[in-house]
Amino acid sequence: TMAVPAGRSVVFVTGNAKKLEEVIQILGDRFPYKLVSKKIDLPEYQGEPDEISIQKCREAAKEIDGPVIVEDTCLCFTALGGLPGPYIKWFLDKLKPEGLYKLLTGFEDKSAWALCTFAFSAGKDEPVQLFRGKTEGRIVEPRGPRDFGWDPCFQPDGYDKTYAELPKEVKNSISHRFRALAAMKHEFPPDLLKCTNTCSILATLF
Ligand SMILES: O=c1nc[nH]c2c1ncn2[C@H]1C[C@H](O)[C@@H](COP(=O)(O)OP(=O)(O)OP(=O)(O)O)O1
Ligand SMILES: [Mg+2]
Repeated sequence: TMAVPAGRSVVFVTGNAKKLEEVIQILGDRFPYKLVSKKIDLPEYQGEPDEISIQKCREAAKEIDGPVIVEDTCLCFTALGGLPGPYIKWFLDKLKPEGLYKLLTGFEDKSAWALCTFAFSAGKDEPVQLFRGKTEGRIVEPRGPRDFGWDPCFQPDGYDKTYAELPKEVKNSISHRFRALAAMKHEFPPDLLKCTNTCSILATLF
């Protein structure tokens, strides 16, 4: 179980304001630590998702010198052996959602999964704990608002709408991010709460 020093906050380090927005929406006031966000563009590491998240978390803990949470998101295409995976940021940047869909031209299998990995460390030199969430779906021709990444081209299984078309509450109840956060919240049991700022979330973008 993780030890967060009494009265301390956990810093969520991300350069992505939309991620932060969803994390706050999903956690609501149920997360028992004061969550402070800090906008730092951490390096985009290479490798397997777990390794990337561990490295990212170590770097964040070094910069913050205190308890940190980071998150890394992959979008994996079955037909491509799991790629783009952790490299989705660059694929999205260059190809846009249309190009991601076109990448699968010639493949019958459009199935894909979104994988979210949260990494927590109580401080630099402390171990890193990982919490993963996965949502399966398929890559479709983009539909819906364009305000968050590859949402327009990912349609979760069991829905006829893309992440972008679904109401925010619905995405946030089935998403890779929701599932990973559910796993993480589980590890912060209420009886261990020593934080004075219980049930308050303060999100400050520096
Ligand atoms: O739910 C999502 N729905 C649609 N798109 C998403 C989602 N979640 C992340 N994304 C995008 C952002 C970035 O283009 C890539 C993940 O890369 P990733 O390194 O994890 O994110 P990032 O660099 O934007 O923020 P951070 O500073 O937390 O690393 O997929
Ligand atoms: Mg990143």
